[in-house]
Amino acid sequence: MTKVGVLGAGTWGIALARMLAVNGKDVTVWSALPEELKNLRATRRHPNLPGMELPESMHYTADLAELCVNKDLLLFAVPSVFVRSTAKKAAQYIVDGQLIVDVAKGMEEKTLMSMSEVIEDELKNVPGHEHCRVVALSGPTHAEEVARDLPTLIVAAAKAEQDAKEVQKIFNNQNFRVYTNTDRLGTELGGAIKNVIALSVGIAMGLGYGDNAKAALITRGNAELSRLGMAMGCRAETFAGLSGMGDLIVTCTSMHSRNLHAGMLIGHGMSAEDAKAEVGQVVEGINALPAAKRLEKKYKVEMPIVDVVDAILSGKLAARDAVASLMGRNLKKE
Ligand SMILES: NC(=O)c1ccc[n+]([C@@H]2O[C@H](COP(=O)([O-])OP(=O)(O)OC[C@H]3O[C@@H](n4cnc5c(N)ncnc54)[C@H](O)[C@@H]3O)[C@@H](O)[C@H]2O)c1
Ligand SMILES: O=P(O)(O)OC[C@H](O)CO
Repeated sequence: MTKVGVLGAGTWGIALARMLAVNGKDVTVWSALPEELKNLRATRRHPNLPGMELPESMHYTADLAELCVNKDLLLFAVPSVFVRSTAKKAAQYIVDGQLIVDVAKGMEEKTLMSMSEVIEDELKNVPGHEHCRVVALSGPTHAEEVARDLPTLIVAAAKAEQDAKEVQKIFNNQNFRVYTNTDRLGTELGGAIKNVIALSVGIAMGLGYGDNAKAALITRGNAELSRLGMAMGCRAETFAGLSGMGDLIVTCTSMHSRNLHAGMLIGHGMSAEDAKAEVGQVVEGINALPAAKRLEKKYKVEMPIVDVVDAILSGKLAARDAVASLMGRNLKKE
């Protein structure tokens, strides 16, 4: 039986843990928050995934050594800001060549690394780690729907195709179809930047704009993402795929989206901090914004939507003046 260790007990970690357990995997979940584990063990429910029951077969531990030992696959499902600290603590227990999957979406502000690169960076500090196998699993995938076994498509992206194929085989089931891609950076960039674009759509909705504005921001947001990704050496097709346009569509239109919700609150006049607190779950677009701005500068690409979101969140531009700022730009070819 395939043994899986899940790091992180938020909605995504738990939705995937349940799915894997229901599909015959031996699943153990670790959380940095002991109360969270106590609650999951006692209720077999997640407070933000009502209606979903966790199978009795699932195990829980607060001990990272126990989580990592003897596992075929380790799944990093903590928010992006905790990926490095969690990888740093876990690295000593991870065996060279152990298959690792990251589902956190973000780019690290300081290093501009993707989350898979952050995990590799921590592993290479441990003597004997020569064969890192880190796969990014990303796409239009709300936990609330995966928790109900609703049809979902996702991409397993790895530098080595064989690693992506291994992950594809472990996760794929009749409700969860997994594709592979060897453009790992492009796949991860899509997952990170789409969250910033979702904030812009939320802000537009909060201001009372309509579907035309939504479609415009999604489409031009994808143009910004593709421009940046191409400058970084990623493949154009990745941004037309599940982790590019696919994830943009879901996050900019779904009632489940945390980033869209946060954007709407900001559009109504709330500060980013208050919006984060009100959403009550991780809002990765706010975390990704500083890295997006630094990448834009480093690769010298134009990202006007990212600029406007940054200006609004940092208080330099009133949300109601954002449209004029975008619509008044120099006229250009599509
Ligand atoms: N929720 C989704 O539908 C979904 C889908 C795809 C990808 N993701 C990505 O998965 C990641 C996790 O998102 P989520 O929605 O599960 O978040 P969440 O807000 O539901 O979960 C937060 C979790 O972080 C963990 N945590 C808290 N403090 C920590 C610490 N100090 N160290 C380590 N872990 C700590 C806890 O287990 C907590 O439950 C994000 O990067 C998100 O973009 C989420
Ligand atoms: O839509 P959000 O902001 O909840 O993000 C969750 C996932 O990244 C959607 O694929």
